[in-house]
Amino acid sequence: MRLLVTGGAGYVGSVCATVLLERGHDVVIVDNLSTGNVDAVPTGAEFVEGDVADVAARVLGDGRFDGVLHFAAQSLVGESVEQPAKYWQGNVVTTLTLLEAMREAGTPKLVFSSTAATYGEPERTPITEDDPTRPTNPYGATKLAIDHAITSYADAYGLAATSLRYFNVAGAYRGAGENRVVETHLIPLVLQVALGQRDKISVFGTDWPTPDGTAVRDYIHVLDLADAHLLALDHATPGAHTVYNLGSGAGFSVREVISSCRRVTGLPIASEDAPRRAGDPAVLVASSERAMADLGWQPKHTDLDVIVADAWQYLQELGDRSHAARRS
Ligand SMILES: O=c1ccn([C@@H]2O[C@H](COP(=O)(O)OP(=O)(O)O[C@H]3O[C@H](CO)[C@H](O)[C@H](O)[C@H]3O)[C@@H](O)[C@H]2O)c(=O)[nH]1
Repeated sequence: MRLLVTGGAGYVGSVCATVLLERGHDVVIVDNLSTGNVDAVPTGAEFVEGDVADVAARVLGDGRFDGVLHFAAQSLVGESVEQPAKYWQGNVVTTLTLLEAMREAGTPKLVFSSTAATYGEPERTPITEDDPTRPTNPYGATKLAIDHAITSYADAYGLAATSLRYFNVAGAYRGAGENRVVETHLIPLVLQVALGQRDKISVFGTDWPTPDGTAVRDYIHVLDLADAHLLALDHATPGAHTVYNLGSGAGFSVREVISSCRRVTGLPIASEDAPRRAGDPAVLVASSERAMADLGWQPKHTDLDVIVADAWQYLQELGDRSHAARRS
């Protein structure tokens, strides 16, 4: 297939583009490098630097594409509360422009990066796709709004669409991993302590209603996520928009993640207890049964130590080239 990958210089987008190329697909990446790294663009992909909203129509009109994988987005929850305009413009308006460009060019398939944040504070666990969607921040609200727009495009214009609701993506693959200018995610932050780039990791909340009092999340290996994108492309049906939750189905607490990082690195990793972070739910665990049943998807790298080990190897290989190393 010939595929357009937006956000292909970012973490998840670059891993997925790498896997698409390995499977023999032609990949064109569009990324404005606002949060992505040009070094992350995989060899073999054609790269167009620019905003999706500005270049999608030209790129899609230039040659026939079989589909779009749309990763490009603003994705910091805290920032979305402070600067909602950046999220409504950058996520919703940009995606509406992309949908129009696809309609104009007759591009048949879309795989969209949705999120667990569309559910907000869950009523039960694990979360299924039929559970209520009540996002608690603009980031989740913009992703949900896009999901609704995609449904309309599938209904009215025959788009074959899939929204994948990621839970906590982690790990790395073949030189593609988490290397953000602004890092807020638990596993890379803990590993930055191991690398001496930070003094300690703060544990946000120790009084949650969980077995050890720290928040529980469902960590999914980025390679398993990439698999789901390929399966979604294969199974997409014209006129249908299907939503799938993607997680490993097991929850790990913040303390369990830190323990895993200590085991994998063999280093002590200092931590301190800290207050809860605003807007964090206590527990977020996915039911991915629909993806397993419909797509035949099966997460293969569910061992937390394997996920952490892959992230650790990536950060060690990156060494001085990481944003965190340049800062420290
Ligand atoms: O320094 C830190 C960083 C995080 N945490 C905790 O670790 C857990 C995981 O936090 P992350 O920031 O790694 O991930 P989130 O669950 O907050 O975020 C996930 O869900 C978000 C929406 O809710 C976004 O989609 C985001 O991209 C995705 O990784 C949370 O309980 C958080 O409070 C800490 O204790 N200390």
